[in-house]
Amino acid sequence: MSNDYKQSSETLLHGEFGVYPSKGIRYALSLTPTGLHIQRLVPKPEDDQRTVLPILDMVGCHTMRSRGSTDVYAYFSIYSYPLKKKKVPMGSARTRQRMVRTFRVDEASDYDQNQVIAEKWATAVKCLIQGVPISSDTEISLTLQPKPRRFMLLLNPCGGRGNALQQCHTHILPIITEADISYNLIQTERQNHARELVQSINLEEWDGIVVISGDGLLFEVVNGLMERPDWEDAIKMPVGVLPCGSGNALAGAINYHAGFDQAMGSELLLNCILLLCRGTVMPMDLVSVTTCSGARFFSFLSVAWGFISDVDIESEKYRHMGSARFTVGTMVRVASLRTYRGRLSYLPVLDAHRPICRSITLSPNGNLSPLKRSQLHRTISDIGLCEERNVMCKRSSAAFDTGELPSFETSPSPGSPTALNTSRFTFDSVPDDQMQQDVLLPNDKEPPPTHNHVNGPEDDLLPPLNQPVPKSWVTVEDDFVLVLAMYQTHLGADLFTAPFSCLDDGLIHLFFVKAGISRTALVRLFLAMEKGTHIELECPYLVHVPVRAFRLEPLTRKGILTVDGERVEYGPVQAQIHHGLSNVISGCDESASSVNPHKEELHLNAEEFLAIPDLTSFVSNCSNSECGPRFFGRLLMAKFHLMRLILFGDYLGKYLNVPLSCLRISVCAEVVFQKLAVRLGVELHSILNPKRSHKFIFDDTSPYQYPTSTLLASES
Ligand SMILES: Nc1ncnc2c1ncn2[C@@H]1O[C@H](COP(=O)(O)OP(=O)(O)OP(=O)(O)O)[C@@H](O)[C@H]1O
Repeated sequence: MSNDYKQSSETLLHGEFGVYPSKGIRYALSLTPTGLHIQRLVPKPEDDQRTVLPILDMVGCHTMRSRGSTDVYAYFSIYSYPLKKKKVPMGSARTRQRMVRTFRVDEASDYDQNQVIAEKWATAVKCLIQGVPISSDTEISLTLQPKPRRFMLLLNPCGGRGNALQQCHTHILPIITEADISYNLIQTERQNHARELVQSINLEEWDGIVVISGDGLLFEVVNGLMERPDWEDAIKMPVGVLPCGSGNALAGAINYHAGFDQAMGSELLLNCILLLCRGTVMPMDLVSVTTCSGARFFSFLSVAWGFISDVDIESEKYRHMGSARFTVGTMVRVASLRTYRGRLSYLPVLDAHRPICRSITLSPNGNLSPLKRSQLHRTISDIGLCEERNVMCKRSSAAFDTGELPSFETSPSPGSPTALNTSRFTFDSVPDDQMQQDVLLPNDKEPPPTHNHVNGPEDDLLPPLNQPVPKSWVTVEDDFVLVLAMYQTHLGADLFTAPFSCLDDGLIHLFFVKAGISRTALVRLFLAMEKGTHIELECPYLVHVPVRAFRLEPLTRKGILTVDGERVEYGPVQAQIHHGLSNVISGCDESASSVNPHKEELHLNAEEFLAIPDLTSFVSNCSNSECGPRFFGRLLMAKFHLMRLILFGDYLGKYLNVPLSCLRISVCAEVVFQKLAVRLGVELHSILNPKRSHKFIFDDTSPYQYPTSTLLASES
């Protein structure tokens, strides 16, 4: 039996109580780290039938006293919001419904003693909700109670369908009051109001700033905090989101991270309120984005160009439809599909020297000729292209078996890294022959004025926009349908675009779709994105590359660029990741995930795993049917990296003319360490020897650790 399991089943408190209103009923209660087990004793004892209230569904616990002065009993009420089946027009759905259970403490003959017991239970329940570690050895007293939290709530009355205030009164305020959260609720009056507000507040007065709106308002908050002279401290202020906007991407990502099923509308809102009540905070990456006029933004979600930014901005006129505005916008844009010419440069995650150096030291026969520096540079570019192409080319198992380099389609020559030689970019600097036809957008208007600020950490990976990108970067010049850089799992609450992303993985997931894709294929991609299976489609036009920095130079004269869904000035733009720069109220951390029931184990041969054509049905048919969405994301990620790894190993093997096994080690050491080991929990041997190994372990509760020394020893 695992330690985790023992801890989650450990009884922290046990007692017998009456109920309110009293109907002669008595219960035995046992509190464990994961839930309150309720067993009826009187009038009719239940044997094995216990009700369990999961801690994950609880928001708070209050103690009470009866109004009658003769009543010596004390009471405690637990507020929870479990998922229950509800009839809907087309069948049934599971929605969260409020449930209050009030228990009567009647052990002693005077109120004070009963009150002490009631407080003890309330304290323990609150500690568990908020992730304060307690065990059966903990002396539970009032001093242990988590300190009451105070949040600044910023509500945008115009976000989404414009019903944020109503949602606030019906759902948000009643629940956070039950969670003992005090708040100041401020309605924003105009654009940039939130941004200005957070620049002048006294941070010490608040435990968090929470937006009741969409991603746009949070974008203002993040940038307002970064504009403060004390930005280094200010940006550590936990921020949160209660989704009342149209897209609600960050809310979708937080919901997913917590292990909940994908949700929309008030179901998503209720999940996020629950997570806010738990209140645990985790680091979140920010991306610093510099536009052509030198304005710098801090982004937590995405940079988009082409199809996605067009739909986002052009669908503003359907705002009254809520999130359906994006579906309508997508259909309109698909009907008149545009392409954009541009130059995209990026710094792939496999960085300069380490993997290559390791491949030299790890040679089994010792006869590898040392690489010259120039080769190293060339190889780095190739690494990026190879990574990119592994998604583009149709995977062929024969190529894996024979070690043959799969044939790649060649993209138009990236040429040498690019430079524009004016300090301020204008499109006059782009040669005429690279200019596409003007794209006039129906709703074409200038983006709102931007606040220009220079605070924040240095962009050490980025040269100035008017200088060439470093040689180690990869450049693709092509016609694109869309370019999307994102760093969350979700692009909207129902768009599971980067299933393998984490809030603080230090990665920008760069996607692009090249011109030539048919309308049907594009629609298929977006439909599959709802479940995160678009990568499984292996569409040759869709490319995904994890990067740390990128530069996008549009060569089409007009278009729309968005940062976190907000329109910014059009022109060259570049960005780099800043790992864990901010803090987000996710309601879930490593300890919280230990009470998450998603823990699965699969035994698979690596080749069988790669051969699974449809991971979605595989997961739903697999014997561990409890597979949660996080598990599915991990499977996708594992498959993706395995494909990349094998292609890369084969490719590099050909290039350097060395045995593949030695290269696989070097690649694994780097890739697995950086990406898989931290996030997947995949047994490394499977990857080192795809043919011979037999075991994959996916374990949501314990991130996989594998020391480099063991890794190297295992292969030699
Ligand atoms: N009182 C207000 N009147 C008009 N606009 C406002 C007001 N308060 C905030 N805004 C602006 O509204 C814009 C949209 O808000 P927000 O992003 O929160 O909602 P949304 O666009 O519906 O959701 P999402 O970004 O998730 O799609 C933000 O850019 C914000 O600056």
